[in-house]
Amino acid sequence: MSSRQEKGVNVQVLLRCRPFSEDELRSNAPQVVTCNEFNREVAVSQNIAGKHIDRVFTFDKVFGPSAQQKDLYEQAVTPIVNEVLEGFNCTIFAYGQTGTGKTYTMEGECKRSKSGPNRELPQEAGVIPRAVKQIFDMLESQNDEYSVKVTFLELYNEEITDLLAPEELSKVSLEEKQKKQLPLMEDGKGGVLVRGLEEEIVSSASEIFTLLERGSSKRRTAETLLNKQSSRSHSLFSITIHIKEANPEGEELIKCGKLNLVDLAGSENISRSGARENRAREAGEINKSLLTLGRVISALVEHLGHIPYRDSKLTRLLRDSLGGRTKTCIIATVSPAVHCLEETLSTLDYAHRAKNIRNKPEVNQKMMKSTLIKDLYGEIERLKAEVYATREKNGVYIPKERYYHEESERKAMADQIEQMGVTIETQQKQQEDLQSKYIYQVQLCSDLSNKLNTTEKTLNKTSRLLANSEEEVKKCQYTLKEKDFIISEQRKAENALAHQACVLRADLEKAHDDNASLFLKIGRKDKLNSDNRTVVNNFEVEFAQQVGALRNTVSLSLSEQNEHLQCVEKLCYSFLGINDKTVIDLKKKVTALKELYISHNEAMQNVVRLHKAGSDATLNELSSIISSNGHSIEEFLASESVESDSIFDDLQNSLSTQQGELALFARELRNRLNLSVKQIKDISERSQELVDRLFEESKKLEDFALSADYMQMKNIGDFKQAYEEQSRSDAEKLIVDMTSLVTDHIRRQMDLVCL
Ligand SMILES: Nc1ncnc2c1ncn2[C@@H]1O[C@H](COP(=O)(O)OP(=O)(O)OP(=O)(O)O)[C@@H](O)[C@H]1O
Repeated sequence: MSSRQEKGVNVQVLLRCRPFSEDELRSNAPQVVTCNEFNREVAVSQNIAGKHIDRVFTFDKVFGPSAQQKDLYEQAVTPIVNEVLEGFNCTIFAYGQTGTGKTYTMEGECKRSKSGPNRELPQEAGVIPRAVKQIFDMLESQNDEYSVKVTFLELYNEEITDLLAPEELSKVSLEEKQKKQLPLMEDGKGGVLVRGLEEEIVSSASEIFTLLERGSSKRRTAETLLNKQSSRSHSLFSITIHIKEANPEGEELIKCGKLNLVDLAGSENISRSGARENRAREAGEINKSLLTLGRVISALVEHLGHIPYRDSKLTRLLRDSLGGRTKTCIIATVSPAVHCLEETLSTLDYAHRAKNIRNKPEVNQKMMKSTLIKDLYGEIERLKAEVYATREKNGVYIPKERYYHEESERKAMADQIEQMGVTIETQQKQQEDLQSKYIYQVQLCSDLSNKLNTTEKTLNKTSRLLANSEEEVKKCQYTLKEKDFIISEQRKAENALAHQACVLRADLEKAHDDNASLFLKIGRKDKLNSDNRTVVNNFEVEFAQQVGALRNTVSLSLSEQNEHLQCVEKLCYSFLGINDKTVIDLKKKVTALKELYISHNEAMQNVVRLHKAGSDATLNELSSIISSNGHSIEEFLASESVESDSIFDDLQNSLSTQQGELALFARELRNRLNLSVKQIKDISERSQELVDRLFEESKKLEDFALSADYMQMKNIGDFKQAYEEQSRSDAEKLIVDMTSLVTDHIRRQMDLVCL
């Protein structure tokens, strides 16, 4: 198998643009599609509401409006039919909007009445009749035995109808016969088969034309606003060819090839097509099949894990043609008119996308004639058994619901198996990835160990070089050490000299520092003496000021005290006056109170007497009580008067004692004042004496400070003179020492140099 086949072959996509229809020509519809057959390009350009659309698509082949059926067939389909005859399975789809020429391209005009002399096909004949003709022409031209069988089915609302089923002369109505649905089943080899689909064995092209005419007339069509003859169903015409061959060993082999020719339903938008009410479901189903086809194409292009083949019958039927072992060709049909622009762009996008699907075409295995005969016998036996079971009714009969239920269960299981297959595939891929990663890691490890070995070798070499270098360094160091010894001796002598000089310098610096500190001390003492002098002067002045202030304060306090005493005396006299006056007032009040009391008493007695006289007659029994009361009142009044008299006497006594005490206090106060005046006089006299004494003392201190100052100055002068003499002799001695040291050093150096 070639590498191209291993990688897969892309689906071939052709584009055909039909010419303007009569209606479009009448309405003068603008052209928006231009085909460049040479460059295989289709350009779409149009200005819509100020927006300019300008797109170019490239396909495997492009056929413009002028392209004839013959051109398309010869350029695109002839090679495919040849491959079918070689034993490949091939599929050709027609995809496009309603009225763009799908049926025209696939079927065309293939009525036998229109065929020319020598069984020539009419000019309008499409892919199917031309393919049939080519196949028979080829087969007939060869001497090999062959058999050709065809099937023709229609997929409408997800229901399969056999377009080649014979017209039975039964009582069943034509409509019912047409509605007879065929189930789609798994064939057990990964494919699907339509159970009960009529396989017509044909021996000539004209037979096929008859069948095609019969089938086409059965195709359901529904009238839409866009196209009066629009096909709303998908049709699948299949030709299977078996050719007998003999191999070099003389064995008879059967070569098998299959060609699927699919005319898809219109891809247009349902709302635009005007489909309504009872036809909505119909339109919906058509779209569902086409949508699934689109999803399958997307999944194949994007290499997704799961391809939703099972979501519609159309994709189940075409499974092998999309991503399988079949060679596939898509003929996309478009209209050049502006009113189809939207759909044209959608078809172009769709077809362009489909270009990326990759199939892995494989030639069908040639079968031994005996095997094929065996298979056919087996098939005949199976069919016989079915016929017998139907006739005798001794087969397995199950209710329709159960059959559908079991069918759906089986479908689900098949889906699961498919999913598992996908999972296994992905896991295998993962395993392969891991394997390759593992191999890569092993390779990496061996590379690293190699590198490590070479690095170790280099390291050993380097360490040997290092040892040699170290020995050389040691030798060099030994010769250097000898030189270093001489230099160190010289350095030692220099250091000793420098040390001596440093010591001398330090001594000199110390002596200089001592001198400076001595001068500082003398300066400080001078300053202290002058400070002391100013302090004594200040003290004298301050002391005199303070004594003066004290004297003033004492005299001021004396006068103040005198004033105060006078005030106190005055206060005492005024207090005594006030007190006397109060006593007199009190006496007056007490007398008035006494008089008031006596008058009250008399008034009371009078009232009592009046009451007594007034109530004598009525209150005889109370007279004794009143008399006793009067007696007790009299007693009370008597006791009260005695008590008030005693209070008055007490008050008078206390006033007289207070008067005496105040006089005593005033006397004592005067005595004390006299005493304090005397004491203050003594203090002032004593402080005057102290001040005089302090004056004398300060004078003495001043004299002493002057004499001490003189003495210190004299001592400093003497010390300065002695110190100067001493330092001069020290310096001379030091210079002599230094000179001898320098001479010694020079002599020692000279000795060393001589050595
Ligand atoms: N290339 C062509 N040259 C001349 N006439 C064409 C061409 N293509 C299509 N026509 C004409 O356009 C009309 C519509 O074509 P056709 O019925 O094949 O469209 P369709 O795509 O099959 O529509 P539907 O999806 O409804 O089946 C027909 O009358 C057909 O003869």
